[in-house]
Amino acid sequence: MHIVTTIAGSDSGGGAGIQADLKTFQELNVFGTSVITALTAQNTLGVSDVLPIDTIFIEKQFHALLEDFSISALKTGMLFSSEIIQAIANIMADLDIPLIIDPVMIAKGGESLLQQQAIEAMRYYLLPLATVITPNIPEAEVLTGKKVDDIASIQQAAQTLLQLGTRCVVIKGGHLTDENFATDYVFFKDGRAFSMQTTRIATKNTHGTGCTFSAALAAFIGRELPIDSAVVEAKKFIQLAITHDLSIGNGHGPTNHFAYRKYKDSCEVTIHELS
Ligand SMILES: Nc1ncnc2c1ncn2[C@@H]1O[C@H](COP(=O)(O)OP(=O)(O)O)[C@@H](O)[C@H]1O
Ligand SMILES: Cc1ncc(COP(=O)(O)O)c(N)n1
Repeated sequence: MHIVTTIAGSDSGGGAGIQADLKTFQELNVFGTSVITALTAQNTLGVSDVLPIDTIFIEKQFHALLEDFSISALKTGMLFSSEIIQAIANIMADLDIPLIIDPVMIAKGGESLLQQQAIEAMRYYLLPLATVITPNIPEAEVLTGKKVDDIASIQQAAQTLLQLGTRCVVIKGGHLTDENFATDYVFFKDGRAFSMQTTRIATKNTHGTGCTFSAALAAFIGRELPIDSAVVEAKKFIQLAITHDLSIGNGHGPTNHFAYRKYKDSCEVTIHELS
């Protein structure tokens, strides 16, 4: 049994954060464990409050896992402050475990999940330790300081992020304006690059899409799939979760974490090699 860990914030509404990650891990047959960095009072309508966890207690959670388990992959989500990022990075620096970093910054409702001062800490302490980084378009813009809105700027942003030391960057295209397709762009340190395209689903129920995608990626990498196969399989997981969305709550509803289990053979992802 592969053990995978999420280091992230709790979403009381169950669609994003720790809850989305653990549901995804369970669906993908890995044993999910967690280090909770912050609590959010949240539902599909938004985040009403955030309570960061004391860094000493975050370290205790992480050490408790490392003391007892052999972890196959780790992912990070909401990290909130530079103190939390530094505490996680200090422990991570001594580990040799694949690390997937979803550089969560802003909730779908617009509330901040990462303090402004923490962006530099993320860039300098944590991103260099990553195996894969999965920014959405606004996160890629913040991390590179440049506008990202077409293939040339996506390629440029990916190169900037690869230079920080990570093996792979996935720039997620959920925020692009293409009405027909949802396209994510995958770049490797060795120069290989491809896009992954699926049909864009017209729905407001996209709460937790980034968390779910990166959790699926961590699960597949934890199961020892090569990174290129793992990103495609994670894309299938999120596509099916969005396609078969659940009608829960009155705002941006959660995705359907059960869908991949039922429909996994029916999902097409179109791959285009990028030169
Ligand atoms: N309406 C949609 N239809 C299909 N896939 C989508 C849709 N919105 C987002 N995605 C996919 O969900 C994943 C998360 O993307 P994105 O929304 O960009 O990230 P985040 O949740 O971090 O903002 C990506 O694989 C993206 O292509
Ligand atoms: C605790 C927590 N973590 C992350 C997100 C981001 O969600 P999304 O995956 O939709 O960007 C969230 N809303 N809450």
